[in-house]
Amino acid sequence: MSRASSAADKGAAAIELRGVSRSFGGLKAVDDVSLRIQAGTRHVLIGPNGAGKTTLFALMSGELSVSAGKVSLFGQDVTSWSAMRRSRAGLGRTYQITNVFSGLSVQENLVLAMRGRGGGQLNMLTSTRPDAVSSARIDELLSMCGLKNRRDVRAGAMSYGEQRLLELAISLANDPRLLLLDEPAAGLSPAERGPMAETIRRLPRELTIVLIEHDMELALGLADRVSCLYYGSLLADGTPEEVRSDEKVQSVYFGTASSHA
Ligand SMILES: Nc1ncnc2c1ncn2[C@@H]1O[C@H](COP(=O)(O)OP(=O)(O)OP(=O)(O)O)[C@@H](O)[C@H]1O
Repeated sequence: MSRASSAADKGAAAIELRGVSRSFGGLKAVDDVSLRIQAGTRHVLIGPNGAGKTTLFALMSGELSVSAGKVSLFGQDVTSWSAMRRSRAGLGRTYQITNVFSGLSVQENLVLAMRGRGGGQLNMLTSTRPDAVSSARIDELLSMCGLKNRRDVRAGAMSYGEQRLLELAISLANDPRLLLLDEPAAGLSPAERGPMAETIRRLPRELTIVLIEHDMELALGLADRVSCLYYGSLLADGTPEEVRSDEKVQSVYFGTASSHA
């Protein structure tokens, strides 16, 4: 039995959505979704463009409020909590678009990430030199994300693939317990996808990861569990094998016309 499944057997949920909906005007972007993501698992969200994946992430992280339903984080009802409060409770996330300070070095980006989310105000005028503790943590993060020799390089001078890895390192800077990764391989060349997938695969198993990914091979290769969204609703939820072979998923996502959703 894998460590992930033994964690799952304990039944502790990292995040749980109960009957969650979100409307934009007349459009139900997320429609009555209930989803329980067990602590220690790697859970991938798939679904066609516009299915509601990013909106669901924003409802988990607190960047958007729910129109209906409840969100719990590590057993606590956080439905009314701000994104900052959820972040302090251990939720980290990345975005589809790279979000690094391109004029700053890798180290400076990480120092700001640690300060910004450590409870203090993010202040660009304060020193971006790390103290000894932060310096050791930066070593760890760089090693974890395959950027060991890039510490003093300006972020904007690195390849796009390395910038995405830096973004991952930034999201890990404050030791999240639950990490939401929004298409970490988006825009990467086939040669850059491998290192990204490998880096995610090697992240500590106790870190719960929810991942949105369009690259099926990468997604299903990383996943313990998969959920497929379609027009805001949960179409299927299960192991990669179960979801891959689900007729409804094949019909709407993989493009076979063998069945209707
Ligand atoms: N702020 C917003 N205002 C209005 N409509 C929105 C807003 N955000 C998302 N939507 C709509 O909600 C639906 C779901 O969008 P969402 O971005 O969550 O889908 P997605 O599955 O992440 O898509 P993609 O794979 O293309 O990123 C879409 O129809 C989108 O146009």
